[in-house]
Amino acid sequence: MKVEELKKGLIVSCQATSEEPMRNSDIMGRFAYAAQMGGAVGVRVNGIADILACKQMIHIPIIGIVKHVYEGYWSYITPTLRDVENVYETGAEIIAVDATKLPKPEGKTTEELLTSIKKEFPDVILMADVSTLEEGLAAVELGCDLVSTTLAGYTEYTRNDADPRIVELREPDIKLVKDLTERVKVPVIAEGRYWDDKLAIEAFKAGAHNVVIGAGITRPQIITKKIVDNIQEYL
Ligand SMILES: CC(=O)N[C@H](C=O)[C@@H](O)[C@H](O)[C@H](O)COP(=O)(O)O
Repeated sequence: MKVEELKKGLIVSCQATSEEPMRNSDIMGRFAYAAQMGGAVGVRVNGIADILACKQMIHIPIIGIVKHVYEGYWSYITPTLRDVENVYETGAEIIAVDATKLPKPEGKTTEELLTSIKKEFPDVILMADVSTLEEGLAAVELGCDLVSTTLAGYTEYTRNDADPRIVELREPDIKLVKDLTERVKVPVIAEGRYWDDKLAIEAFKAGAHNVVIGAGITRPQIITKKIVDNIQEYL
C-alpha cells in the first residue's frame, strides 16, 4: 500500500487490555469487521494476535502497534526496532510508533529509532504518535509518513498546567491538529479522546485527514459508564 491510498475518514481503534471484558482477539476481529461494515476507512489494532485476527476479517488498512512496556522507559507504543519488525511481519499496512521526544528502550533516541526503522524497512508506512507540535515536526523531518496526535495529553509535559490549552484531559487536542496541518505536508491524524461525530467534525474542520475513535466505539464499559454518569441527576 502507498500512503496516498489511505482514504480520508474514520479509523476505528479496536483495542482491549487484559483487564477489559472485550479482551479476545476474535472479538477485536469482529469489532474491526463491524467498523469496516459501518464505513470506516481503517482500523488501529494492538498486538500480533489481534492484528492477525483482524487481517482475517477485513480488507481495509490496519494500523498495527504493539504496546510494550520496558522497565525504566515511558515510551510503550512499538518503541523498539524489534517491536516494529514483529508488527511488520503481520502484514499490517501501517505501523505506528511512539515519536515523542522521550528516550526509547536500550538507550536509543527517537531520532535513532525512526531512522533505523526507515533504513531496515524502507517500504513501511510509518505513523508518528506524538504529543506536541515540535515532536510532530521532528518526526516528519525524519521521514514519517503520517503524524497522529495520539499521545497529546498523556506525556507528563502535556498532562499538567504547563499546557494551559488542555483544560481537561477528556477533551481532544484539536489545536494540535490545526497546528500540525498548518506546518506539515503529510496527512495529520486526529486521535485521542474523540468520542463521537461532533468532535470528529471539529478535527476535520481543523484539517485532519483521519480521525481515530477508540473507546467511543469499542470500549462498551466506558460508553456505558459515560451514559450512567450523565443520567445520574435525572434518576
Ligand atoms: C494514549 C494511548 O495509549 N492510546 C492508545 C493508542 O493506541 C489507545 O489506548 C487509544 O484507545 C487510542 O489512541 C484511541 O483513542 P481513544 O480511545 O481516546 O479514542
